[in-house]
Amino acid sequence: MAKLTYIKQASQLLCMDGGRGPRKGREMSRLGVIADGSVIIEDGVIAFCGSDTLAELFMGSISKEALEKVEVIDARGMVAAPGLIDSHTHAVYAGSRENELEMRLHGAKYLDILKQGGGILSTARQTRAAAEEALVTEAKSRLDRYLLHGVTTVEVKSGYGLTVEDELKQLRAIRSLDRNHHVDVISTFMGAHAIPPEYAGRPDDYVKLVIEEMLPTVASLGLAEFCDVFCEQGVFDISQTARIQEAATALGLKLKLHADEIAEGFGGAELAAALRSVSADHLLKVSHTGIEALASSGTIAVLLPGTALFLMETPAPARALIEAGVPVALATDCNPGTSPTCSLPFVMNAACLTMRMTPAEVLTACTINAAYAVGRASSIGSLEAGKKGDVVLFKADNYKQLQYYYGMNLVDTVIKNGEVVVKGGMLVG
Ligand SMILES: N=CN[C@@H](CCC(=O)O)C(=O)O
Ligand SMILES: [Zn+2]
Repeated sequence: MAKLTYIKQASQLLCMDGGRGPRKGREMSRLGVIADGSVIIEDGVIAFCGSDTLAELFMGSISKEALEKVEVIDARGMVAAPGLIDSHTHAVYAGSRENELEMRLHGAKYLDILKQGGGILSTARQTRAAAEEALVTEAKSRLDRYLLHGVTTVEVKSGYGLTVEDELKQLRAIRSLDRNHHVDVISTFMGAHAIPPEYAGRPDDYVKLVIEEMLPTVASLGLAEFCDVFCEQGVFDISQTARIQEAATALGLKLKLHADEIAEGFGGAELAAALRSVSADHLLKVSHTGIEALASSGTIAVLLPGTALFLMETPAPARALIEAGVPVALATDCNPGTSPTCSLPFVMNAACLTMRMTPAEVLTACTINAAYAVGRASSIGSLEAGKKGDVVLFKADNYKQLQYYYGMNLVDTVIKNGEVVVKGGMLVG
């Protein structure tokens, strides 16, 4: 007998309808709002999404036996949206770096801290020293926080191991989280996150290790779906990045790129576009030609306004990107150095207040466009029959309130694959 979950009469149901590729320009404002909307989930998969009048008819067509198994969720006074998707994180790591916040408040620069062996290298030391189980345990509590903030799918990168064994350890931890937590976890290999100290002064040797040992091992074990590189002045240059990404493509991995975060005119966006990367991320310093290249390649700009805020930098030019026709997604960048948060709703607030994205654009950026950014648009990111039964209910009269009440968590209920996992703002079970 099928298990039915009937989410009934949300004050606004945001369907987001998928199809046709990531949303650009004005399409980013199309939410498919239905007043008094309902969703019916059958065995974890959406069977119906639409007005409650039609939902009642749908229920009328179901046999009496099946109806005894229905769980009804009263969504009156709530906004229902697809489970949120965090499309860029480094959520598996050990330790914390609050000391660096203090250093930066006194004027130290992020890349200078890295050059002196801090930053990513400090987290790499702590992650190398941690047992795989400890990494999983710490990250599990981060995934719990994600659920409490309405997030049902998270992309996670490696890149704090920086040896073959330690990168594999991080990737195995990511896989274990996907298998053992309600949140779906998508894995990205990012061995090229920093040059480890044992390769100081000979970055090309490290690039060789990434290309000749790390990538083939990761691909043969099926431990990652994407490959990402920190393409930045003093980290991996354009030619090193291109070599790594070409090798990853040849092994069947899809691409993401940390592009144009810190140095002006570095050309990361242009490279991401040329390599047909699924996404180019950060883009604080993207140039006009970079924006044009992204628009013509269809590469998704994954913007991280929480990171810009935490680094006290001017955020990415979201308006220029949207106006040029680049599809935009938003993500937390959850990591111990530049964005220690699991609150995607806070990042959504920051996108409005610091980059002037509208509430509708922000919702598109964390649902259907984020689904495209993680290669999952056929199964998540919108409320449509056949997609996963991942739904979040916010305590709000309308979707604009989600960005109006900033810094507050309005998530009331989270349904993952048709199962209630957060109720009244608390984890279930
Ligand atoms: N910029 C590079 N990587 C991360 C930061 C990682 C860290 O500082 O630990 C980012 O996306 O912000
Ligand atoms: Zn990142």
